[in-house]
Amino acid sequence: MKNGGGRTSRIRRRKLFRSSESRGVNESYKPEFIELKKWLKDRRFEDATLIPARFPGTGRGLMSKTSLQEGQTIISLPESCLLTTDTVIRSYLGAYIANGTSEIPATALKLEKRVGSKEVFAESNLLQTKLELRSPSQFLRACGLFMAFVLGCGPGRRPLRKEDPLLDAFSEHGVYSPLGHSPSGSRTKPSDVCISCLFHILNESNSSNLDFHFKRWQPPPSPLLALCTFLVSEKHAGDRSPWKPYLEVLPKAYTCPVCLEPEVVNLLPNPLKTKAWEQRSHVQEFFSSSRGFFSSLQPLFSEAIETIFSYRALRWAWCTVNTRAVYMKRPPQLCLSPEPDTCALAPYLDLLNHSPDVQVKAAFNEETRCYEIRTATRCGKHKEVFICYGPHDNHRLLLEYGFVSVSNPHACVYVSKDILVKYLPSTAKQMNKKISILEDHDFIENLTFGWDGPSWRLLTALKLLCLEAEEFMCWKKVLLGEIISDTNEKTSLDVAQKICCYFIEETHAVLRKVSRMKDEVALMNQLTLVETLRTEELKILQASAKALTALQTAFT
Ligand SMILES: C[S@@+](CC[C@H](N)C(=O)[O-])C[C@H]1O[C@@H](n2cnc3c(N)ncnc32)[C@H](O)[C@@H]1O
Repeated sequence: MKNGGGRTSRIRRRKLFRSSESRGVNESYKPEFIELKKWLKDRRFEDATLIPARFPGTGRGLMSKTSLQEGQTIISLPESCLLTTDTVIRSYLGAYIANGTSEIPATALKLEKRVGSKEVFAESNLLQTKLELRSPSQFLRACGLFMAFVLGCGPGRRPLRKEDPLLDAFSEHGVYSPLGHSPSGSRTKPSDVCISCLFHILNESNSSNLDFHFKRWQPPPSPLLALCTFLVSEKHAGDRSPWKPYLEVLPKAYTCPVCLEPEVVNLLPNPLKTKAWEQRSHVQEFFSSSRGFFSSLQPLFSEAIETIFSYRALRWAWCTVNTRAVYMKRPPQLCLSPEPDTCALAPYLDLLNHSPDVQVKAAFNEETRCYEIRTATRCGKHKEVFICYGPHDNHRLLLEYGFVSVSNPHACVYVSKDILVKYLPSTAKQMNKKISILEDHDFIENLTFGWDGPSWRLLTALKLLCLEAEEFMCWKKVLLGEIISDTNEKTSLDVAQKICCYFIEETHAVLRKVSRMKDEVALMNQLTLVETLRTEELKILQASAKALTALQTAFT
């Protein structure tokens, strides 16, 4: 048939529509991705499997160039591309964090000692051996740290000029100077440049007045603070940052609850609302407790430190790490606080979106020294490639990643203690005792409605709360899942249905409010997020109400 009016062509059209909907729009031509690819190539990563693309349901993600088979490695990112606490400690920030135990700061310590005596600089060619530096690049890093001290700590500090050849030399060896540089095309050997520049500094300033003391901050920063500080500082460096191609593809704003406007947070379901406020206080506290450390970094910057390390900047960095870092356990570093060091930023790999329906294996391979992701789920050519961030419900996804997954099998609606009690029959007895039994046996949290109806935990809690006075001694049996009486079964189902109806009404009311606010307030993204969450919850509640009606009919 040619005209396309029949059943077969309707099906064909639906299929075509579906496939064009799930097919992403290639974004690899965009300048930011071209730059990122170059940057990755310089770090020995080239990808023949995936390309950046934009998808209708999930936004920006990665698309397969060919079909992917179970067990196939979809990405293998070399260690040199990863941003970890090692990156931070090896950078110009290292001197402000390290306590002399790690390699480079230890080298710098030796530098520090000898600089005071001048003796070392008398024999420039001896410098490298005297300081036991193993390679020119290590030497340059030490010089980088030295520069930071000179520029930051000494009364005789000498500002670096932009065309200073030392800066080229640093940059050539991957040492980033916070003052930045413009390539001058110098052909001098980096180590010569370094040595002569150190001489120069010493000659120009009165070295005996120089105060080369480390300005290490106590207590030591946490691994998270180290990563966030580096992100903020590099972002501030703009064009001068060697991480620029990565920073350019990072989101400018996030939708984690800490970034939501208060009127939007208030539209979230109750238990999530509480966690959202807790997240805000946590990040505010993270900021206030880090301000001392930030001010210790002032010598590295010409602008006032508060303007660089503002609350907004730290919140952006916190969200970047929280929503994008991969899990990579690293040995504790003595110069950082003892919190687990488990986050690594993995450029490009972090463009992979989440799906609860796929299975992947992801880990750092000690042999290949690459962070590898292997898929256990096939993926068609030109389809979005997903990984699974974990079996998270929508509250957790929103809290930690700032999005909601549609038709998420792990999604549920939480029932709090207050709501449980509110809908119990007014004749219910021994309520305080029953509640404390539930609390003692960990049956007061995680009571939910899901796609299949009320959870076993919710029904068990309700059955215990609905026990008649003469049944009360059977409470242990209830917790073990035994049926006590038809009355008890029926009453608890009735209460579950009432709670479910209450939630359905409440959700409808919030959805109406969101729709009104969408007309009035310029918070479209944030309101759409709440709308998606509430719409998913409505679907769950309607499915639960149906399941409950079926169960109730067994007792009528
Ligand atoms: C690791 S990044 C993935 C790449 C990201 N989409 C991007 O454009 O940079 C994680 C973030 O992607 C978004 N995301 C991941 N999976 C998603 C999904 N299934 N639907 C919508 N957004 C998703 C969320 O904003 C999340 O915080």
